Amino acid sequence: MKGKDSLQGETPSLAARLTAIKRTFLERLWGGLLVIAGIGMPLSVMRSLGTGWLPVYWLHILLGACVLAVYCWRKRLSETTLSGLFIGLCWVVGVSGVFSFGIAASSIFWLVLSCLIAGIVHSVRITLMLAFSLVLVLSVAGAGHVGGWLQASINLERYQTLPSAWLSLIFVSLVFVYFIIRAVGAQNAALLDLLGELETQRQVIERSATHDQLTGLPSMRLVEDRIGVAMHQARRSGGKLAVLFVDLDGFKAINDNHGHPVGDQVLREVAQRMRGCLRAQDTVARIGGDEFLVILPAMSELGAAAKVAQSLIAAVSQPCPIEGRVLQVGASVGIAGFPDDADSGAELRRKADAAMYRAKREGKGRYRFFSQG
Ligand SMILES: Nc1nc2c(ncn2[C@@H]2O[C@H](COP(=O)(O)OP(=O)(O)OP(=O)(O)O)[C@@H](O)[C@H]2O)c(=O)[nH]1
Repeated sequence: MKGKDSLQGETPSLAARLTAIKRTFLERLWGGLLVIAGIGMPLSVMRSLGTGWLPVYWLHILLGACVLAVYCWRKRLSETTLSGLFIGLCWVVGVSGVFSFGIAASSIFWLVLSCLIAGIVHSVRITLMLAFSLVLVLSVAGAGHVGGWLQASINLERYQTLPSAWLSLIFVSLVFVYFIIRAVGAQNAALLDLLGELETQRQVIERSATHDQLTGLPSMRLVEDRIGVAMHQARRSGGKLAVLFVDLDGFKAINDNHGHPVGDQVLREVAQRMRGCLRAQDTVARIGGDEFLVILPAMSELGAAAKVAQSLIAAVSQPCPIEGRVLQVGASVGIAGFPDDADSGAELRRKADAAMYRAKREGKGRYRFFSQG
């Protein structure tokens, strides 16, 4: 059975994208650990020259080998395993350091780091649990060192003057800060990309809800809004609004003789020509197969709509050169006005439609005003 992602085509789901972002983040952190292990292990051996060989150095070597193994297998491990192993490793280093060296243990920062990573990759609940465990470990180790039943396993004074101990600390801090900055930076950049894509998709969806996909013209949904706004303006200014119902003549024959794709090209061409006949504040919308609605707001008199209808008919009737053929359609136009003929958008459309049918009946390729008779 196909997975959910493959069913949705080539675009991965949002959850899959977020998982991929987390994975990149964790892989970068493991990359940092690998560098630390690769250079930190020789530094541990160098430290043993000053402190004598301590069990904790065996641990470092063992952890180094684990880091290498996880890094090599990282592509096969899930995000949860990668983060779980990372947090586990931080705790082994941190707890062993705190119990071995007490307050002098620089490895405390691994414990703090584990909380930080859990906060980025997991939930607040897991982060709080780790933070609580951190306080518990420090309390037990503190009580042990203060109470004397835990002893630092080395001569701390000697240890703190060891150049290799300080070199390790400086090196680990530098490498980790670098890799964390890179990992967080990559995560932020990926999230920003994702947000940008979501915004673009939102705009596309919003546009396809209000615009016709074939011609790019406003669709019926936007028409209702535009007529409403134009009527409101006309009421306030005492002006008029004209609605023109345009239906193409002879369009079916284009589809029948040349095919639907050619018909689509004719519709696109016609839409462009109509847009070219109008003022900026006018609207032309595609409301059906070969039906368009033109809204002319802020008219001083309805008669002026006749001129627009004439220029629309003339523009539409010009021959269309498409794919080496010269095709031709015509247009019939019905006109209704506000407030003369109707006082609602639906009524205006209905009456402009009725006037258009009269234009068709009376021979096509002409315009008619709505009249009661
Ligand atoms: N190419 C194409 N054709 C469409 C689309 N939507 C509807 N149509 C076709 O448009 C035609 C409209 O039919 P009519 O209005 O009866 O065609 P007509 O030849 O203009 O008829 P009159 O209006 O009487 O002149 C039908 O054949 C529909 O299949 C579309 O998106 N693309």
